[in-house]
Amino acid sequence: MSGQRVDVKVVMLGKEYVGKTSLVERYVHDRFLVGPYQNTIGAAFVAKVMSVGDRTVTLGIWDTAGSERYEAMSRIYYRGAKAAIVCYALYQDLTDSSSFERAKFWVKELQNLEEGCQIYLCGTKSDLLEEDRRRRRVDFHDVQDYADNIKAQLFETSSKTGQSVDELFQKVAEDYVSVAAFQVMTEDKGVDLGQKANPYFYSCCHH
Ligand SMILES: Nc1nc2c(ncn2[C@@H]2O[C@H](COP(=O)(O)OP(=O)(O)OP(=O)(O)O)[C@@H](O)[C@H]2O)c(=O)[nH]1
Repeated sequence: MSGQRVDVKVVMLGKEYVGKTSLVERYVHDRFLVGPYQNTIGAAFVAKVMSVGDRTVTLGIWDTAGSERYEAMSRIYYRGAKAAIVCYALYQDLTDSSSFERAKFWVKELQNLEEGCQIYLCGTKSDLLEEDRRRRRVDFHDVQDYADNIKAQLFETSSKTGQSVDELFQKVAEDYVSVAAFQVMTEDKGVDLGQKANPYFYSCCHH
């Protein structure tokens, strides 16, 4: 990886124990580590090269520590990120309680401070719901409404089974390629970038 350019800075955010490191492990190494939980200290970085059509895209993923002790540090890591994967646990036990509230906290921060950062909401540990659907604490439709409001994409993943993990990171890379193509198009044709807010311009770069 040395000397290779990172195209997309991606930051993982969310309360401790929601499964950020496990998502990255599943995506980058296709494995799920069992054993005692080890909280991330500070942050960890990993790069992954992937394909979108005939393009190669390098994601540079910052896995931040969820503990509130490291909150100030997480702010350093999301600076300049083009994508944020904001995680909350679908299945809430005592340790996971309020992870959705914490996700909303990060969303607010990003909205206020990182305008150019696309947000991906990620409900984690979906395999645990398979075992007992009554344990779902965050209603899918409520989160979908919230995601629509903040113009975020919503994924429900399991790092244990791999469910939707590749799809999540693939979407991050695809969106990057679409936005980059849109920028080239507008620069070439002299389109007013102020029109970016127009939904037509937004959707036309997704096809
Ligand atoms: N069943 C199940 N357990 C999971 C899943 N993802 C993570 N876990 C477990 O949840 C615990 C926390 O996972 P981590 O990935 O370390 O969580 P984190 O968000 O990186 O935690 P911090 O580093 O403290 O911020 C670990 O014991 C994992 O094995 C999942 O998809 N399914």
